[in-house]
Amino acid sequence: MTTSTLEEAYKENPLSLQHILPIDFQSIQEVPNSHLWPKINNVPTSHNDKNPNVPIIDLIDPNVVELMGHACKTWGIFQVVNHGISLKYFDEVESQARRLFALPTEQKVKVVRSTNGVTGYGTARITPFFSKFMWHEGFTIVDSPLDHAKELWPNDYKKFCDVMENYQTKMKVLSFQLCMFILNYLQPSHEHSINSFEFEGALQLNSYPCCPNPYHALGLAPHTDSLFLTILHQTNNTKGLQILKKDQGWTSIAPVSNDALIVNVGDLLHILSNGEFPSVYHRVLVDQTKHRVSLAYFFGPQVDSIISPLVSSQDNDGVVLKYRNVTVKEYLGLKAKHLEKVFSMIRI
Ligand SMILES: C=C1C[C@]23C[C@@]1(O)CC[C@H]2[C@@]12CCC[C@@](C)(C(=O)O1)[C@H]2[C@@H]3C(=O)O
Ligand SMILES: O=C(O)CCC(=O)C(=O)O
Ligand SMILES: [Fe+2]
Repeated sequence: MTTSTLEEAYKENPLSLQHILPIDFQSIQEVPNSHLWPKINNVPTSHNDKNPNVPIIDLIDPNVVELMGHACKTWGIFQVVNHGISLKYFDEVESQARRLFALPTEQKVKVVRSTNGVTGYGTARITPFFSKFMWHEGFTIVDSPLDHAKELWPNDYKKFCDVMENYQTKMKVLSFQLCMFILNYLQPSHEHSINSFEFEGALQLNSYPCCPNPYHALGLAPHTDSLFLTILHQTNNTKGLQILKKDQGWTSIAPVSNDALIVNVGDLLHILSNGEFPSVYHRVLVDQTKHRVSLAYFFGPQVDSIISPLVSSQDNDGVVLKYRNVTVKEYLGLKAKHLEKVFSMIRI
């Protein structure tokens, strides 16, 4: 079994098994009370809602640093095109993810996440903070999913592992490139270069089964992602992601094309930017007839790294630091206990 340092960050904050095990979506005919939210103030995703003007950034644009910095500042989310990753990789991961989620519940629970772990099958970590459960099941991978894949498909696990490992390698390279652009924007003088950090990542396969009552269910409840950034792939015909936009409320984000990737700022980048880049609140709606699968890659500094707001030495006198120094491990531990209240706990 691969143990990762991310695992260590959550060790002291175990969840109860009751909060980790998703219900058996395959046998369910109507939304049980445990999953019934007050009316979601929105139309289901199959309706024709508009895409807001989330910036679309071409990675080969000569002004990419400026464009990305501006997008992080004003939106906390953007889409990237021309990232160089061929469509076939997304299709492969999606089809392996669907293969996993289509397994009978008795099989999937064989690889359920441990109560103090990160990898494996289960609900979202934020589950205990809400009085209702989400219409969602996930599978989290850090590096190799070999042990879990062998458990699920004793004679046919190789394809799943190859596809997931290959995708993480591609995502790591892209994440590193995005971080480089972002850090260049924050500190053009390179006082803190990307080389100041060791990075790690986690791949989350998200499944949102068809839901008999999408007006009263939520795929993922409102949250911010914790690490530096998240790269999300959602298929073109099944949108569901919404962001909370000041003055506009919940707004849907549909991909501009099948190979566009959504990138959002996470909490650690919010802290690093001294609050200049917002870690955007988002949630996921579900659909009555479409089983949606999304692929989220979370990327951030290794858990022992210290995150402190970056202000360049020229600005140092005039800029008020908003957050104290915090290690990634301490931050994730605090968030596991207090969710969004964590910001007030590290604010200076
Ligand atoms: C690296 C991670 C980010 C994540 C917690 C995790 O250890 C693995 C699962 C991730 C996820 C996916 C769904 C939403 C989210 C908020 C959650 O509950 O689990 C994120 C976590 C996060 O960004 O904090
Ligand atoms: O499925 C989506 O569109 C979003 C997933 C997400 O927010 C997450 O995995 O953190
Ligand atoms: Fe998220």
